[in-house]
Amino acid sequence: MTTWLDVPADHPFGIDTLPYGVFSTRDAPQRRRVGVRIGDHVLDASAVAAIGRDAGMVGDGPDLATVWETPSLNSFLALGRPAWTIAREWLTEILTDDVHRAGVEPHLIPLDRVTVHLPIDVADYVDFYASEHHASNVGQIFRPDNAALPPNWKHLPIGYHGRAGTVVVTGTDVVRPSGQRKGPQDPAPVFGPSIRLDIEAELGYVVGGATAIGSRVSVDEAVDHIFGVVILNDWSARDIQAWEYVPLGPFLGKSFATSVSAWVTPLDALREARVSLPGQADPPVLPYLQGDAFGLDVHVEVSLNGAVVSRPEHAGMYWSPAQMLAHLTVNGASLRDGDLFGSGTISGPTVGSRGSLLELTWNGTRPLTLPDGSSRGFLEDGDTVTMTAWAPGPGGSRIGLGEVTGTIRPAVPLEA
Ligand SMILES: O=C(O)/C=C/C(=O)CC(=O)CC(=O)O
Ligand SMILES: [Ca+2]
Ligand SMILES: [Mg+2]
Repeated sequence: MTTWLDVPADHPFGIDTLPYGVFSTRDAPQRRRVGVRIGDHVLDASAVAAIGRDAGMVGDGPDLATVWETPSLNSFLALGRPAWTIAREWLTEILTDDVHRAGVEPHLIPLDRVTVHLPIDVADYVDFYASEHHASNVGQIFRPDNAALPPNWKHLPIGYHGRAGTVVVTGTDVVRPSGQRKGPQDPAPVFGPSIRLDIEAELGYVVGGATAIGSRVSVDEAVDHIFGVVILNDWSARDIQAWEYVPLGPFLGKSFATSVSAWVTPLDALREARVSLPGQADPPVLPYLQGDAFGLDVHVEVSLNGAVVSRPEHAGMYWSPAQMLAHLTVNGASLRDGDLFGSGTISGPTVGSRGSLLELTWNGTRPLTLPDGSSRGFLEDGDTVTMTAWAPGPGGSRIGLGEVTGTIRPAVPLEA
């Protein structure tokens, strides 16, 4: 497929990607609306949809001009899978068929003239734990006297409910959290800025097609509710986490910020990236977790202050996003438009594919040396972490997932 736009064939935001986001421009900073990224431009989606509507070209389909003239993707997410498919086919047509060029071209805005915003109004946020390598690394580090994997790990995708209100868009600074910590040798907990501030490289799945409380979404139905994918950094304060989270799980150690990329890549753009899971034969999973549980071949790259420190491979994840959604709803919990669930830290079998500093530096005992000669166990104030990702597309093309970046700012003192 080729577009009439001048986009190089190897561009990560070519015609096969077409991700959605929310943007504004300098002349109308309050007017946040849905945009579609193509090359180094953002298509003002509602403005273009309005042309079709006003010219009587859009029949009985949803009024996308109205749905896209809103400050989040949530109204669009509410429409569900059939409308998502129609919208993507229509966007593809107007960007490939030359007859639409004159109408569409005025609504392409150069990327450097837009500000991107959080693409979804996050409803509920859940984070899973789906990488066997990550779970067994962290088990060895935090629970050296136990088996590396907890006994339930291969029977269900473990997760925890996180804090939806602190999900922030790429480019947002992250203030170092403060809290309680207590090392094994400390007689009592102390309060202060975290000294083990970490990252977690993940994918985030964006949910639409809300469901009623008391209903379930099966593994096979999950694709009707998984709209698309973002890159997600689950910032984690390991010292706060280690002291607080037994027995109820992560709380303040992870609730201060979770960063996501600006562009939501539709699941439809990741068809060529579908892969089989590494395998769940031993033990077999319960029937409600069986079905079309595909994995996704997404390649992630993590940089610290510009130096690549890890290349996690999402294809190695043990649990699939469809299984996570089936598990999330098997007790009758409803889905809301704008729900977000994280894959869990993506770590592979090699040191260079681990998705957290906790693992990369083995809890700070094997610090990383950066090109400037400095070393890191965990993050320092001023550090910038950037995660990028891509997946294979049709005909050898690359589907870019963009980036999520954030810089650490100093902790806020307790006394003002
Ligand atoms: O195993 C532990 O004690 C802790 C694990 C995590 O902190 C990871 C978590 O947030 C889930 C994940 O990202 O895989
Ligand atoms: Ca996590
Ligand atoms: Mg978090």
